[in-house]
Amino acid sequence: MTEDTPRTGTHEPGSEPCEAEDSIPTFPVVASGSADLPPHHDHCLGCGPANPHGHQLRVRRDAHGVHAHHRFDSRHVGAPTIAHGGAVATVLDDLFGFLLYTVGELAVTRHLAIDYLAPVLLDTPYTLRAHIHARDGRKLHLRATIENDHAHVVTTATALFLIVDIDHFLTTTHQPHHR
Ligand SMILES: CCCCCCCC/C=C\CCCCCCCC(=O)SCCNC(=O)CCNC(=O)[C@H](O)C(C)(C)COP(=O)(O)OP(=O)(O)OC[C@H]1O[C@@H](n2cnc3c(N)ncnc32)[C@H](O)[C@@H]1OP(=O)(O)O
Repeated sequence: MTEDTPRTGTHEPGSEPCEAEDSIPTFPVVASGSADLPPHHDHCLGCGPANPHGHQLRVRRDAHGVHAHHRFDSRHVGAPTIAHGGAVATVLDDLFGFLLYTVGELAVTRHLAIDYLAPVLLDTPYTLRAHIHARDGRKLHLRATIENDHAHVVTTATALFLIVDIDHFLTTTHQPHHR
């Protein structure tokens, strides 16, 4: 296993990872209440522990979906003292990606919408939560919130993830979609 190999080996017994390709993990279902979920891969911008520019998000599964505690820092500054909206979107997109451990299938973001209700401050603790609102075939409708320490929701997000097969990550010539 190289440094680039996804770390999918920290699941509970009975949910061993299954890697269809050397660097592309599948998403075995990890039980509710289990330990930290494994990062998508070591250099993932959202959660990769080996990405010095990343958020190194650590996510746990819970009864409703997944959650994480996170502080944005000076690397993520937008307006002074406030996290850049794109950085917030990155973290929420990645958090949604952890719901795949509750689905057990590969999926990618088709649509992401964010309501920035109040500034997300740097060096301030927040709790991020995400859950599956509905599943319609290969469409996963997802919802998330960011709360401050006073349980005030400062950000909400919705996303549509589309379940894909492994070929999605092996194809180098994706065609753009026009709606
Ligand atoms: C060597 C590399 C190794 C990598 C290893 C990775 C392993 C890890 C694996 C997993 C990662 C998890 C990590 C999480 C990280 C965060 C998540 C991301 O950053 S993901 C990246 C950003 N996203 C994309 O790059 C997708 C780009 N888009 C596409 O490739 C396609 O558009 C795709 C596959 C998503 C869908 O394409 P279609 O052709 O299959 O489907 P269509 O026709 O566009 O839509 C399907 C259905 O959805 C509806 N739909 C589309 N947009 C909608 C909308 N906005 N609202 C409601 N419905 C919508 C449509 O009406 C359609 O519905 P009807 O099937 O007809 O019922």
